[in-house]
Amino acid sequence: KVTCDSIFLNKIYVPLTQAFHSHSHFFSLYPHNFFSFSIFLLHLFCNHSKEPNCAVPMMSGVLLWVNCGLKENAISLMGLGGRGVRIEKRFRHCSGISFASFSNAVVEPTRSSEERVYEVVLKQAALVKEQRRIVKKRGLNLDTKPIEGDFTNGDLLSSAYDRCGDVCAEYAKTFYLGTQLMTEERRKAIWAIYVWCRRTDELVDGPNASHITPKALDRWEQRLTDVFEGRPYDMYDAALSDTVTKYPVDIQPFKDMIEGMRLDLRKSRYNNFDELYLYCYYVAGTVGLMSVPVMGIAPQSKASTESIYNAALALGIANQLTNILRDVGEDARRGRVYLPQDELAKAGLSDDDIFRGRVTDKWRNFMKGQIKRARMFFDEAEKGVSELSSASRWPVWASLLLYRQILDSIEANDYNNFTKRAYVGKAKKLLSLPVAFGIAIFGPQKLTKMTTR
Ligand SMILES: CC(C)=CCC/C(C)=C/CC/C(C)=C/CC/C(C)=C/[C@@H]1[C@@H](COP(=O)(O)OP(=O)(O)O)[C@]1(C)CC/C=C(\C)CC/C=C(\C)CCC=C(C)C
Repeated sequence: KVTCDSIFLNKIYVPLTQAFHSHSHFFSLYPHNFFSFSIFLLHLFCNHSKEPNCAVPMMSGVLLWVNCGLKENAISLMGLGGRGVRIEKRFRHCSGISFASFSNAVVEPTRSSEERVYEVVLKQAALVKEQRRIVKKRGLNLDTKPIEGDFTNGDLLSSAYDRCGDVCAEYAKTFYLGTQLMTEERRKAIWAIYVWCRRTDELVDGPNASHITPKALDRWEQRLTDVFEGRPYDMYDAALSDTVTKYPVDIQPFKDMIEGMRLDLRKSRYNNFDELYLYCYYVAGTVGLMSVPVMGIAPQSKASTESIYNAALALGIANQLTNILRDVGEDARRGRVYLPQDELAKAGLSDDDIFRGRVTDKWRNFMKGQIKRARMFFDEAEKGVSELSSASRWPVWASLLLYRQILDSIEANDYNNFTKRAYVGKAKKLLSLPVAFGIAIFGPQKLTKMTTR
């Protein structure tokens, strides 16, 4: 009995309750009562069991399993994050990629990047949920009319949006084409967001990047706050300022993108995938979170808003991981290695191998694992695209198909991403547009087979 109590107290009850308290913000979202009840049952069982040593872990396993089965996200209470469990299951098959084990996560209540990002996802989803509720109540159709806001300064705003469209057409031709199917209001809003993202990225990646300091990024963030509060500094800002009054776009993903740029200034190595995941969220997952409120969710969609946001986040992460895999050589020449250091070491590789840029079998195997993981994020993203409002699906499918093909191209280059740039040829790019259109209309099952995987 003493053994049982001490095992129970030290290994299960204390860590669980600690995790429980540090995740008190989940209480409103997850089955708190059922969970507490399970713990209570477990305690009773321990006190009366004849075989406490094996009964405790066994029972706790069963109860956790039941909890997860009842509501998979209940596991968040224990410091894992609902998606963490699913993702671990799917991702542990990737070669050279390790994840914290279930028991470690229970004992160690520190939060992973995925959990931290998931909180932002929940917040964004709640905003859109509220908007959908209002739309339903008021009987508005977002495809023809934005929820509120008014072009008070019609001509000026209209030319501000046109300028955003010009920037889009200049920098992202295929994407610009893809936005043509969207309703005018949504298209303009997406352009405004695109331009803000492009300008933010240019701060650290553009011609003046060497002059950018954390202070400059602080000023950019202050300017962002002004834009959200209706005090734009220029035409592009004015378009964004207008967009954020019309759609339930939250400032957090924008701020997080700036945080990603800060990270890029001070960090050139990532110890593990958890660190890389956070970076990918900052610079690209955020784009997904910014875009969904504008693109809109199909009125007939039965999927949960959270799952659609997860898919949007996954598309951003997938795109960024692909970007990183494509640009290994280019980044190395700038002294940057985004690939997780622990996974490199596990594959018997180091920064030096990357700087030398030799394609060896070790490198090929390592890359296979990285590509596999990026594809899994694409697969996760696919699940959400069909839930978007019908007119918004085309550009998203187009972007997904195009970016995913970069991974195929890395393979076709025999994993030489040091000196050969993987790209999707013009013909394939052009073909992707009608394929994406078909998938957007008829659904993925019928048409994804037509694209190379
Ligand atoms: C339809 C669509 C793709 C909408 C997104 C529009 C938008 C606001 C794009 C902004 C992109 C941007 C300029 C981001 C700045 C940071 C950055 C450079 C990120 C990298 C993009 C590619 O950059 P780049 O143009 O330099 O690449 P090339 O070198 O030219 O290849 C990123 C890799 C990330 C971009 C992330 C996305 C496009 C995420 C898209 C996700 C959604 C639109 C959510 C869709 C919803 C569901 C439910 C799946």
